Amino acid sequence: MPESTTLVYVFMGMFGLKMFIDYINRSASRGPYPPGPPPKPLVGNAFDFPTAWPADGYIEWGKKYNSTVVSAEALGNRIIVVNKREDAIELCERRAKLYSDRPYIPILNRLSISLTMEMMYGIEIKSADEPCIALAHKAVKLGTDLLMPGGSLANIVPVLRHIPAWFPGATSLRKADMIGRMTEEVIRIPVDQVKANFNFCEQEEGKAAPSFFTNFIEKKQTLGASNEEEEIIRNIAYTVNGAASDTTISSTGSFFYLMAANPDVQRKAQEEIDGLTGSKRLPTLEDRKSLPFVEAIYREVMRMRPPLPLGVPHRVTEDNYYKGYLIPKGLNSICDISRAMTHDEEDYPEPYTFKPERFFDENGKLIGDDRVIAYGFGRRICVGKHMASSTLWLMMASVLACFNIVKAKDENGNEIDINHEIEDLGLMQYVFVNNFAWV
Ligand code: HEM
Repeated sequence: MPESTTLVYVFMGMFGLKMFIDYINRSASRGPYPPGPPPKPLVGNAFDFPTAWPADGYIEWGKKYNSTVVSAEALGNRIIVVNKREDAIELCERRAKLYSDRPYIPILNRLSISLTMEMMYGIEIKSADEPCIALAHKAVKLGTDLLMPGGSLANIVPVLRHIPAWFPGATSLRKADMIGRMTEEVIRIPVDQVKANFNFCEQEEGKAAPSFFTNFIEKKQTLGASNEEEEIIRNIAYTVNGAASDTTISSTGSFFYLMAANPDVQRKAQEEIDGLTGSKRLPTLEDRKSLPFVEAIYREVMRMRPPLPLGVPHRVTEDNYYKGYLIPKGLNSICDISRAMTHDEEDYPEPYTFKPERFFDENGKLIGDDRVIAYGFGRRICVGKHMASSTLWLMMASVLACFNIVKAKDENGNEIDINHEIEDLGLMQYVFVNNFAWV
């Protein structure tokens, strides 16, 4: 064997040994980590992550290991799941400096459908069949499951993403590949449309509808901008568009379902609105303070069905200790918003009952705590929460002022029972499709 090859082997052997010793030292001196399922040799907890109902699965872990913060690990990648609102506030808000990064989610980092097309691109969507909306719907359907740690093994063990999509058994990678291609199209179509509109308006001396993206194109033409800058703007428009539309649609669906399922609540809100407007006009945002029961419905819808049941993971940027447990740098922290926090019996007695009254004190006054946990925590809290809150409140008040949401009828005129089995799947939940109607 040539001397140089021997040297390479010796060097590699020493390097491997050093890594092994470092690993043993780290394992011996670090920790303890928050409790969780016992790891198996080599794969750790790779096969323990709950996939069907993750939000419920993580509560079970909490109960089983008697801790509100639980953790699991697969091949060196650890996550913590925060099951209590107080813990989320302590970690994501008081320690915001350490808990505000975002993880790289290997399997899928962009997906969306579109409602905010106008705001981002100045494009008015006339039908849900328009190509980029229909494509985005498909991508969301395919992709939501893959987004969470248990959705694909490659989210837990990033190295697996290097396996080619054609490899037998790599179903989630094939899905991700397909979603990636759909996403490219969903980004391209509105951008091309904005550019075409822009050129047309220039020729006709008209004005393209103002939007985030058209503003950029205007500036690019006058001040210049690089292709990289354009790509960044394109991706921001796409991300905000997606973050805003999926969640708002999900909450709208939940509102319709909960109104159809709770006609007494609906009636009470309608009486409140009619008492203020005299049924002569639509409620406006200025009326919000004068309609506390509608406000309580908004809070209760967001409590019962947060569109993102597990929020969006935050990445920890420095080692730190919490309740005696090590939370290491690089770990992804997930808040179980839905089941563990907004359905916490201590904070919300009878958590599975739709009860807007819970937001009133014994004197019938709306309680001051208007924090909606569904928008997340800390520096990464939803940047669109004020817009979402106004949009959703106005939608709820306007629909209640004009319509009764009732059970749908079959072709013989018989009411179709609401399927309460349909559980809160967050973004995947468009419950209004079959179960009820507005009249
Ligand atoms: C029902 C409505 C909505 C809900 C429940 C919701 C919820 C969330 C949640 C849970 C997060 C992650 C927070 C965290 O990491 O702790 C988030 C992030 C985000 N939301 Fe919303 N959202 C809604 C509507 C909107 C709207 C209308 C917009 C834009 C106009 C928007 C833009 C964003 C953006 C850009 C992020 C990423 C922020 C970041 O990474 O720093 N969202 N949202």
